[in-house]
Amino acid sequence: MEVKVYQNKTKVAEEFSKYLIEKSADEKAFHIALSGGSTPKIVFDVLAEEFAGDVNWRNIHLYWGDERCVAPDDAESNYKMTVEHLISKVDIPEENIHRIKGEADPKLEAKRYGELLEKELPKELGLPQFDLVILGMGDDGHTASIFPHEIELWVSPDNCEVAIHPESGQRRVSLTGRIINNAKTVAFLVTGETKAEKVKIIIDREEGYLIYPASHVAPKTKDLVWFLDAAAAKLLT
Ligand SMILES: O=C1O[C@H](COP(=O)(O)O)[C@@H](O)[C@H](O)[C@H]1O
Repeated sequence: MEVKVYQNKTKVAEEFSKYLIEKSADEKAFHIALSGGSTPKIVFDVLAEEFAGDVNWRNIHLYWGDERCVAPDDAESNYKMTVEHLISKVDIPEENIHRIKGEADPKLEAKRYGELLEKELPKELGLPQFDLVILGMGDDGHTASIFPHEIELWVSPDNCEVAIHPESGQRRVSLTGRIINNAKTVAFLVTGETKAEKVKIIIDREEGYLIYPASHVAPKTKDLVWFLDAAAAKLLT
């Protein structure tokens, strides 16, 4: 595991953009699972506004690590956020965008998206393999939409599951551990002081760390990078 700490969110966004450009440079098709949440928003802005010319968008295929079960124009939609902050600003072919349909029946959509991954992604060890999975981490240690109260979904035998937000009860469709940990590379983008406590417990493997879904992220390739700002990293030793 590599832990990269930067001064602030903007610096995280700039350095992650350069990292993405380097990773995707040689590939024919480069398959990325995107995250929702607060940090990707600024990362997408910086990527689209400062680095768009350095990315070969024809080779980039966008998928999502999780989606809220809402319409694609709902303020809660991860897809809508990505359209506003990234997709609408860059020249990416429409056929390279593979969204989770938040408006569909959740169970059927989890099944459909799992099958789509089987069809579209190259396979490694018999499972679909992303080139890069981008993850956020909630203040409660959740990642994608696998929350601590449903940690069993992490080890699901399926590619996607329907999860339930612990407070709002909102349903989500989420990738599961077998797909996330089969990726070539996994990058966490985590910023802000509210994340500091869980960042420390998970990275330093402190007592009880396994109750947090983010602690189960361990790609078989061992290529795991945490991009943190100083606030999120402030308790790390
Ligand atoms: O609900 C979600 O939250 C996490 C973390 O988001 P943040 O706003 O606390 O950074 C995110 O990774 C996930 O995609 C999203 O649906």
